[in-house]
Amino acid sequence: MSLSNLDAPHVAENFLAHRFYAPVPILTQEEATEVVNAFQQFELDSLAHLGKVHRFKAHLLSPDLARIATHPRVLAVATAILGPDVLLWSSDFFVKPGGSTGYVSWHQDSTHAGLDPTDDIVNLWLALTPSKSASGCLRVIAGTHDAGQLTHTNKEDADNMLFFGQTVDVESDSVALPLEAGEASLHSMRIVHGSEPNRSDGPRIGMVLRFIHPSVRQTKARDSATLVAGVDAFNHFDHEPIPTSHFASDAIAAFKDAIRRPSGLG
Ligand SMILES: O=C(O)CCC(=O)C(=O)O
Ligand SMILES: [Fe+2]
Repeated sequence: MSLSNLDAPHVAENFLAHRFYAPVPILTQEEATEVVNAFQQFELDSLAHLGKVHRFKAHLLSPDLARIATHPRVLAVATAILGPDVLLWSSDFFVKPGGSTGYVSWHQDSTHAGLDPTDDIVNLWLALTPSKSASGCLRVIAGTHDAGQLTHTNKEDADNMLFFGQTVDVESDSVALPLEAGEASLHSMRIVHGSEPNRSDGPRIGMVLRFIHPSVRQTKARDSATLVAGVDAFNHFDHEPIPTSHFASDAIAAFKDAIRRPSGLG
C-alpha cells in the first residue's frame, strides 16, 4: 500500500484549533505490522531482561521502536505543532486483544502527568493495527479542552486500562477517531477522551508518543525525556539516550533510571 501525502501545516492548524485531529498518515500497513513485531520482541526481551513486561518508554531499549518515535513524518507533525525544539516525554502502548474487556475511562491526560503548561504538548496515538468503533478506537469529547482541569475520581476497576483508573463524569456525545493500521490521531492534554472494549476478532494496538516543548515543566519531581528535534535551552528535563542496539546494558541502565521518574509510571 502506498502512503498518502502528509500536509503537516494543515494537520497542525486543525489540531491547534480543535485540540484533536485524525487521521494522520504515518506508516504503510506493512510498516505498521513490522512495528507490531518489534513491540512483541520488546515484550519478550523485557520479560527476559527485566522480569516484567513494561509498557512505558520502550523506545529506550528497542532501536526499532526508537525509529518510530523519531520517524520523519512523526517529527514533521510534532515540529509543525510545537516548533523546531521537541522532547519526547513518554511512549506507551495500549493493547486490546480481540474480544477483550479492557476499556479506557473518560479522562484528561493532564490529570496525573504533572506537566505545566498543558498547551505545548501533543499526544500522537499511532494505530499499529486497525482501530475502529468495533475494536474500541479512541474517542474524544470535542470542546472539553476549554474546560480547564476537571475533577477526576480514581476508580478501581480491573478492566480499566488506565494506571490510576482516573475517571471524569461527562455526558456529551463523543467523536470516534477510527484509524487504519499506520495512521495516527492527535489529542491534547486537556481534551476528554476514552475508549470502549474491543468487540472485534483482531487485536487493537496503539503506540502513543507524547511530545512536549522543552519549556514545559514537570511539577512532581525531576523528570527525564528524549530530545528528538532541535535543542533544549531550558534544562527542565534530564536527557535520555536513544538506543543504537537492542537491550544493550547501558540502555537497560538508562531505561531503569527513566521509568522511576514521573514520565515512566514504572
Ligand atoms: O488507547 C486508548 O484507548 C486510550 C489512550 C489514551 O488514553 C492516551 O493515549 O492518552
Ligand atoms: Fe489518555
